[in-house]
Amino acid sequence: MTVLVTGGAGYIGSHMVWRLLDAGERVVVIDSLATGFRFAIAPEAAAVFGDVGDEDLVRSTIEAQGVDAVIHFAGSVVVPDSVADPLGYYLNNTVKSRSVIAAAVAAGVSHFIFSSTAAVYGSGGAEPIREDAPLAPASPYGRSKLMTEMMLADTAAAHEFRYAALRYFNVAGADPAGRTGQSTRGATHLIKVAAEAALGKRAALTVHGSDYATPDGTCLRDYIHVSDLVDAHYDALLHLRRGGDSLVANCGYGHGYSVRQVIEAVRRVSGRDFPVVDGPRRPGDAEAIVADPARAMAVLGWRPRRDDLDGIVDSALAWEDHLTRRNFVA
Ligand SMILES: NC(=O)c1ccc[n+]([C@@H]2O[C@H](COP(=O)([O-])OP(=O)(O)OC[C@H]3O[C@@H](n4cnc5c(N)ncnc54)[C@H](O)[C@@H]3O)[C@@H](O)[C@H]2O)c1
Ligand SMILES: O=c1ccn([C@@H]2O[C@H](COP(=O)(O)OP(=O)(O)O[C@H]3O[C@H](CO)[C@H](O)[C@H](O)[C@H]3O)[C@@H](O)[C@H]2O)c(=O)[nH]1
Repeated sequence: MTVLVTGGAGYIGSHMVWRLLDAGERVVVIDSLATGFRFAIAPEAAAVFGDVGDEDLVRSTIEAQGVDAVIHFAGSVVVPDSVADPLGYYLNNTVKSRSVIAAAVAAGVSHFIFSSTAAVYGSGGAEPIREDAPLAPASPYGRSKLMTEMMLADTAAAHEFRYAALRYFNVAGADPAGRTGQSTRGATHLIKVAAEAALGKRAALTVHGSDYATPDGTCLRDYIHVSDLVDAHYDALLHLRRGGDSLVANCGYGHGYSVRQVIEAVRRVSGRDFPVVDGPRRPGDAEAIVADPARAMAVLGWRPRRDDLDGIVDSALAWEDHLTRRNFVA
């Protein structure tokens, strides 16, 4: 049996590929390299370079490689970009996800894991949010993912098809073994940006809004280590393979940190100061969003092992340092 990982050259997908290989699975990646990197794909994985919107390519890859499960990461990930280019986000995240789902159904693959997001909730406040909370995405990005969740539910009702839609909170950090990390060019994610600033790759970090109704005025997020996140996917894969029902599950730790707390953690762990300037709010940002992870723990048996902001930051800094030594230009 082989697992198809779409977006396996990207940040989270490349960690998933290593997690699957570590468990003795065979893996095939489809990636367009739009934001991913050839070097990020573990050498033991088969790789097909193409667009997941090409349904025939996805189907023929599934059939040629004997795929029994699809883990679908390929997509566009930057919330403010989705505000500026909603149709681009609906195309890449919604329309092309439809192609991947259709190819899976046509090829008889009945196990599907999808990268959903906390952005489907909109702003949840500082209290942990459950999966049955009202869905009110604050951005086209969140809506593009919510529509895919809806397609999955309808497909599962009509076909021999079960899925796990995992709603990631804020993914950060890097493989503790140093095999992969976040290499995204022009990154916008807070911990990545702060790590770049700490290593002198950016002149300054801008805080996007300090007038929110939070303790220090900056947004609250639930930062999850990427290794814990890919563990949840592996747990979901085993759940589906043993006949478990489709589910939607949060992936986060249940507590939030403000933008300023994250900046302090990066300063503390790196031992380096860097300039921080206050800027205006960023379009599409939710004020606060924190996961209630009880369902993933109860149904999937997920046990996070790296719930430690300083540890997350430390692994992100180590990967950033690795990129510097490779002369990788961000
Ligand atoms: N990073 C986060 O905090 C976060 C949070 C919630 C959800 N997600 C979701 O997780 C998934 C992976 O995110 P990431 O942070 O690893 O981003 P990423 O940009 O590093 O990875 C996305 C990968 O998909 C590929 N890709 C994009 N469009 C494609 C297409 N049409 N055909 C083939 N390949 C394509 C890119 O080349 C890249 O390798 C995304 O679906 C994203 O929405 C990420
Ligand atoms: O230079 C920066 C970068 C970020 N931020 C702030 O830091 C917080 C986190 O921002 P990120 O860009 O790191 O992450 P988002 O919360 O916007 O989005 C991420 O998490 C979401 C789920 O919560 C989505 O799934 C999405 O794919 C993923 O990019 C936000 O308040 C943002 O305004 C800054 O102040 N300065």
